[in-house]
Amino acid sequence: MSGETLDAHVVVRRGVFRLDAAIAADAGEVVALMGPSGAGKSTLLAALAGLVRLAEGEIRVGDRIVDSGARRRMHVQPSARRVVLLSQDARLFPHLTAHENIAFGPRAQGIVASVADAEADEWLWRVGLDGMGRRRPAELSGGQQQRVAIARALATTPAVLLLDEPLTSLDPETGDAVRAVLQEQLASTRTTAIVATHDAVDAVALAHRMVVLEEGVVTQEGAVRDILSSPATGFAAAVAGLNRVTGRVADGRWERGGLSLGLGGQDDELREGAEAAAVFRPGAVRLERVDATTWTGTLRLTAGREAAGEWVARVVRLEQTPAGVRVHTDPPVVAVDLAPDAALGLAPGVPVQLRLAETNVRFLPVVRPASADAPAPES
Ligand SMILES: Nc1ncnc2c1ncn2[C@@H]1O[C@H](COP(=O)(O)OP(=O)(O)OP(=O)(O)O)[C@@H](O)[C@H]1O
Repeated sequence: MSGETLDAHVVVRRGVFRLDAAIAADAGEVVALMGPSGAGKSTLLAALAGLVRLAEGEIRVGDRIVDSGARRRMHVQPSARRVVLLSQDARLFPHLTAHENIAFGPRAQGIVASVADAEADEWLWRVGLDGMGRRRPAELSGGQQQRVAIARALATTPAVLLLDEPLTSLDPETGDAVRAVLQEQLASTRTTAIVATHDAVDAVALAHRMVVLEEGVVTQEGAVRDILSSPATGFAAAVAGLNRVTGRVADGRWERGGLSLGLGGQDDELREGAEAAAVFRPGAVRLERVDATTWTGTLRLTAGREAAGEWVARVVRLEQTPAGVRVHTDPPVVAVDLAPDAALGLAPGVPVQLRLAETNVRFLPVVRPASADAPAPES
């Protein structure tokens, strides 16, 4: 078993929304597709599956063109593409047993019943449902149903498997178990797959590469680890759990308002006067309440009065996290992780002094997406 290559440029219009995205995967490669809500992930997957017509562009699976916006007659029906879309909900045939659901695809492909039955048995075992083949979907938990759906999809040996947030509807523990099954089975079958997800954990566990989609255009793509350590947009930084503040390089330093940081020898790619993003962990920022006697009531970055790597901001909101408290501050928008005790006395509106050592910061050039319609990377 092995998947095929995917090479697609998809242009789709849905009302005022326009998707214009290229996505490719090598045979057997798993690509994570991440983007904020409404970015066009589901639309892209639906177009790849043949459920939405292209306005422009082309979709190639292996050496076959299965869709072409220019030549409208080229639209291979979804059932004939060998591109299988697995959605958030398992959507099993309710009247069939788990075994029958899995055997359905191979049977429909003309495989003789005894062989299809044996394959379904093997798939039940592979996804950890040995002995549950006679149950109907209503007699299975959500996680078990999703395991059947994964087996049903893979049993058809798809050229490309598209997964639209396959773990979102599951509780964290069940999601972890199903993610492990998916990881194992995608790898052992060498299935080409595109996995749309909101969760960086899915991307790291399942995918080799990542494509970031924002407002219908690709804003970054590359190895998953590279994107998570060098996010090109505010969204990608948020996915990675990092702060990303855009500023400018001036006199060999990075500056944003009154906040100034040395580049710490990272100036190779950064031109004088160019826009650059400072990327740092919420845990790397030191935070203290501002002494009321020095607080004028006017919040501004006090250029010249603050030392390098220091700035004054207000608390915007506090968020409880498993490890403590995440304090959101502005301006600029920066999250700070504190131990629970350190957050005592903080509340929205309270002025705070923040400190950041330049050794804890990565400076990245700000790259504007090629498309004129592309969203600007946020601060
Ligand atoms: N059938 C439709 N008709 C018109 N507009 C649509 C239709 N389906 C989706 N859209 C619009 O297309 C855009 C992209 O939606 P899509 O569901 O692809 O985003 P998404 O990235 O998958 O979001 P989410 O993560 O919330 O599922 C949105 O602005 C949405 O409102």
